[in-house]
Amino acid sequence: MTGTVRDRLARAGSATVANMLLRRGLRNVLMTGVRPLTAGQRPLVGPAYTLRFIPAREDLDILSGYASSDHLHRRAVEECPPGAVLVIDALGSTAAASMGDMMAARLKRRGVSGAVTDGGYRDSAAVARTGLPCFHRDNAPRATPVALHPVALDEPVGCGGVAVYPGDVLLGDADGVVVVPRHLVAEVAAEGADAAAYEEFAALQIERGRSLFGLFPGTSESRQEYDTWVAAGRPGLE
Ligand SMILES: O=C([O-])CC(=O)C(=O)O
Ligand SMILES: [Mg+2]
Repeated sequence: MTGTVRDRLARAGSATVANMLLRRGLRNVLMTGVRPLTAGQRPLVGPAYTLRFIPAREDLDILSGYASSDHLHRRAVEECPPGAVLVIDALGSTAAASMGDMMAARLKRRGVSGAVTDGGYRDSAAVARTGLPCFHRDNAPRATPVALHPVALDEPVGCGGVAVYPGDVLLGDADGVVVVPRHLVAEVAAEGADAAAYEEFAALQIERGRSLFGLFPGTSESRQEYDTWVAAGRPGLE
């Protein structure tokens, strides 16, 4: 994924990107109940690398298992590619942690873009201090093996009620997390950035007292006005 595509998606924002997908008939693309760990954290963009949990079982899920180098929860952190987003299918459960601050620090150090779970994090204040953009449902301080058992890496998962295939691109911001099918990423990013730029023009017009009708959604006339405004150097915009 190019830097331009990343920038365009971040500029468009998750809600606008979801609209671009809606135009193509895709309705279920925004995760439900998954929000930024910290208000004001920077947007998260990157291709998905997935980890899937199932419910834990007492005879299999013991803390000492974590010392093993083939433990899938640890391998997810060591094998998620730099630039990717670790997407964790935690069955929507905050009964135990999807990740803690040591794991977050390691992801950050490895150049991973961020983490998304439909469960929650433990050590959440310290996870936030790592600076890794993270999204979850709520704090989940209990040790992972209490409720969650890792079963798969880099396979299709569900997260926040949305299908995530490895390589789909995630965009997370203040509104939440949207999943963009990989084959649509470039065109949706371009269209989304254009929609965001038009909205900057429309916002200025609204501030000046103009009605939404004939402005938002745009018409061929208002698009012409927008083009003129762009050609004039976008006056009124800081
Ligand atoms: O040990 C774990 O699995 C989670 C944890 O507390 C950390 O990463 O700090
Ligand atoms: Mg910890």
